Amino acid sequence: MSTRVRSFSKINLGLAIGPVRGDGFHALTTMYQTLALHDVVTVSAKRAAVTAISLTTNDARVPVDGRNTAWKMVAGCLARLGMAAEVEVHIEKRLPVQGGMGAGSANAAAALLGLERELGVALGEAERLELAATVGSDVPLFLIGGAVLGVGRGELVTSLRDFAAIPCVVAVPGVGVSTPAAFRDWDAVVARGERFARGANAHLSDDGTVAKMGHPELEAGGTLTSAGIRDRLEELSLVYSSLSVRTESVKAGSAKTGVVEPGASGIVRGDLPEWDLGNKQGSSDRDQDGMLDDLAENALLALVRTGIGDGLQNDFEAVVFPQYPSLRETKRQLMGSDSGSPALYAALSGSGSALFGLYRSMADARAAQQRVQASGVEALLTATLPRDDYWRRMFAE
Ligand SMILES: C[C@](O)(CO)[C@H](O)COP(=O)(O)OP(=O)(O)OC[C@H]1O[C@@H](n2ccc(N)nc2=O)[C@H](O)[C@@H]1O
Ligand SMILES: Nc1ncnc2c1ncn2[C@@H]1O[C@H](COP(=O)(O)OP(=O)(O)OP(=O)(O)O)[C@@H](O)[C@H]1O
Repeated sequence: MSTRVRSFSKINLGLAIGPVRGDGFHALTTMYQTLALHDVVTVSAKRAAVTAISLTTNDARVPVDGRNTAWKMVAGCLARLGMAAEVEVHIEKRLPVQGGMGAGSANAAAALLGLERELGVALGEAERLELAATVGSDVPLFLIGGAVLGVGRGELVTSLRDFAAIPCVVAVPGVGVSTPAAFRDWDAVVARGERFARGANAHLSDDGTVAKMGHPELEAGGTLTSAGIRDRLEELSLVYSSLSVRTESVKAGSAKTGVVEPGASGIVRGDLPEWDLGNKQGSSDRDQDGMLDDLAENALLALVRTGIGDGLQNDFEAVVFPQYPSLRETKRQLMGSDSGSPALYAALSGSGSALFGLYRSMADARAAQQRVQASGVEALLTATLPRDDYWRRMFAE
């Protein structure tokens, strides 16, 4: 017997980096959103006198020892339960490694859920989140799913009001970006005074320069203090939370769409979740192109429209794009501003190198996928994954 768990990925709809903390991590505020694209983690476990963990994978870049996030999670869970077991974990990699899609973090969460099911035990909710945070800053979000606010170093997570699924294209450039290196690069540009950790009213212009809009301290030529930056992060977390509430109140005024409660399906019409765009090809038998009207009312689209001015951007672009200029070009292709199928929003995910675009319809998403592929960059067609679907589809047959 074994348990197969879909290990879904995430994107960061917005991400603002703050100062380095005493523990070496950076304060940050981010809005996570889970995606249907996934790895598959298979766990088999039985109680034993002595713990023995073994791990296999189809991807040579993934460590198969105690450095693996899934291994760390299994060992940590058994230690907390005071239980010994023989555990075998297999990770079928479909997601990019070092892609900024939280793949390794999601593998850890999936391994925990598979292990609990195999052994017929469960940690308490708080203990799970606490264990997840010891494995990585991005792991706790995968114990919530859907739209998630992340603060602290990203590990303090709160479920936001969920959004109906929306077509998404993920571009997978052939480079890996090291997350610690990207944070260090950010520190260097901040130290040189070229950038500051921005908040709700500041904007990165297309060339990555920070506009000093609505920031008296900077407009006067001053620099932000650490406390000032922290205030901006707090302000941004309020903005993310209020954006999801604001878009819901817009929807509540529409007879066509329903209000989506946290933990509820987030699905306006029954046919949206049947897109199964979690496979590598992103193929689907269904013709989804008639969904334009429903999608036009989608709360996530409303958030993207209203949110960009309010800080829905990723600070990492300012350090990653200058190092990998081709990524800026890929973002332009995802955006497709001059095409008939423009993105509503496109950005780097996490520290990259994956980029994503969100689209009004599957037809627009397919056109964007073709634009990116025509330039020789792999592009996957997928959809955002609301919380209810996240949990409903997690355990594979
Ligand atoms: C870039 C993001 O993916 C955005 O969602 C995350 O912030 C990264 O999360 P993650 O991969 O789970 O990161 P962790 O495994 O916790 O940390 C890896 C390394 O990234 C840096 N790190 C990570 C998170 C954070 N808030 N500040 C940091 O400085 C640290 O050098 C740390 O040693
Ligand atoms: N289960 C795992 N899957 C993939 N990589 C792992 C795993 N465990 C440890 N690693 C190591 O972690 C590194 C980064 O992995 P991952 O693919 O999660 O990066 P990422 O997508 O950039 O994550 P994030 O979005 O959290 O920054 C890899 O280079 C690999 O050496």
